[in-house]
Amino acid sequence: MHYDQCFGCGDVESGLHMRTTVGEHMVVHSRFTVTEAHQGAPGLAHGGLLACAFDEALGSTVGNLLRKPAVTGKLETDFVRPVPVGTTLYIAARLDGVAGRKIYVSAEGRLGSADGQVAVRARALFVQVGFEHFTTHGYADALQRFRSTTRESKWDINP
Ligand SMILES: CCCCCCCCCCCCCC(=O)SCCNC(=O)CCNC(=O)[C@H](O)C(C)(C)COP(=O)(O)OP(=O)(O)OC[C@H]1O[C@@H](n2cnc3c(N)ncnc32)[C@H](O)[C@@H]1OP(=O)(O)O
Repeated sequence: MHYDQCFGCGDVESGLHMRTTVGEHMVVHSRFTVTEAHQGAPGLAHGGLLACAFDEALGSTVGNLLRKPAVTGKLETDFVRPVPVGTTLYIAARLDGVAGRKIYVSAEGRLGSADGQVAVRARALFVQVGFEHFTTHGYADALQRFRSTTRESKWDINP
């Protein structure tokens, strides 16, 4: 699922421009390159931006593996090492379990390569929602734009 106005995966200039692929053993891989626009301390990534990147990577994991709309209910991050500007974070995420509408996912992000040092770990609870979540709380123009631009529109709405 791709929405061009999404801060995480969309094409907005200030966004994170993340792309995701599903790899072996249903591990979902994302990359996030830290730019000067993502700084907190001088030369280092802002923790909130890193949390955002993990929210995106984990949300994409839910979307890619379950094909159901869901939103983040809870997101926990462990910042293990600083992430310098210019670094690409290699994020590997997994689906840990599903209990009713609750979806548990986790991920780790490594510095510079898929086997680099772990810099961030995250766990999240996503909650499956119906499309009325977006029609009730979003706004019409954005939903119309989503419908007209999304690259993938096949969702399992009422399984
Ligand atoms: C047009 C469509 C487009 C589709 C595109 C999709 C793209 C997606 C893009 C993604 C972009 C990236 C991602 C983003 O950025 S998503 C954006 C950030 N997230 C949000 O805005 C979510 C806001 N929250 C809500 O809308 C509601 O609170 C939700 C929907 C989450 C739950 O309210 P709802 O009334 O529906 O359900 P419920 O309250 O009965 O809870 C259900 C179960 O869940 C458990 N629980 C809930 N919260 C927590 C918690 N914090 N810790 C622990 N547990 C929690 C709860 O105990 C219960 O468990 P149980 O009692 O059953 O055991």
